[in-house]
Amino acid sequence: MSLEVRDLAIEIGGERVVDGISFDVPDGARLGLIGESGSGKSLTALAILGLLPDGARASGSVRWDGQEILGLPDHHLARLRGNDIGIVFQEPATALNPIRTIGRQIAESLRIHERVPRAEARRRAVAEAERVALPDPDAIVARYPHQLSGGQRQRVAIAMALVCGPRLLIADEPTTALDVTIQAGILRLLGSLAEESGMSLVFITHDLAVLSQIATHAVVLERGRVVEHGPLTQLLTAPASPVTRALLRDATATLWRPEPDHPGATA
Ligand SMILES: Nc1ncnc2c1ncn2[C@@H]1O[C@H](COP(=O)(O)OP(=O)(O)OP(=O)(O)O)[C@@H](O)[C@H]1O
Repeated sequence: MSLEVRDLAIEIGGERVVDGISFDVPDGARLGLIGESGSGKSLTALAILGLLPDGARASGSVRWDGQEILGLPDHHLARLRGNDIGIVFQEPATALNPIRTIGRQIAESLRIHERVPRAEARRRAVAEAERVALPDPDAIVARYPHQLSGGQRQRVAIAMALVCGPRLLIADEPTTALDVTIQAGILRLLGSLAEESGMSLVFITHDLAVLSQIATHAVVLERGRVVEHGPLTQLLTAPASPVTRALLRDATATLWRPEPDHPGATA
């Protein structure tokens, strides 16, 4: 199932913060939306999902499997979210309910969308915890979010997003709050889950180094507009816009921080 975004514009308080964005996510594709803070990445994702904040108005077209979904009534979009399109946000702590067990939270979407009986939902929650490589899945489903590490909580959020088998996962900065080694593990996990299920991925980040580990194509945004669009290899080797060049400089600086005794170090 493909996602087609055409001329998406978003206005908040009379100001146009997203201005004519178009891109396609064909079945099985892995697309990055990248840009500096405030470039319109999150609002674009929220508009696709029908989750824009009050006072924001979207126009243009968002087609899912050929059907227009922009402006559909919320009960229709709510069915689509979770079922067809999964979502993972930056801060797992805010996605999780502190007073509900991990297992109940993973199973909740199943109980809502598929009306699965409680025992079956629990069994599938354990299986899902195992799929996202949480340690001791049988025991972890009985724990609460505060008993898990940040990386484990993000794995729970991914399990919640994937339990109904969506065809597209939108991940908005899912690794930004995590330290680098944990980040790499989550990126590997998302990559292998997408590969094994054939699910497509829209990955939002401000970090080209992160994106190069997960996406094959990217859309570069600046102040609500697309400034460059193409295969990631092209953006990394021959960036055409000043924005992409700046993102590449930042990424290179993160990847190669010279130690003082490194032969190439200047300090
Ligand atoms: N609820 C809101 N009310 C008013 N303006 C908003 C709101 N949400 C976002 N904006 C504005 O819309 C623009 C795009 O915001 P958006 O959150 O999509 O950017 P972003 O690229 O995702 O940034 P970040 O990486 O910081 O999340 C920004 O100028 C922001 O200030």
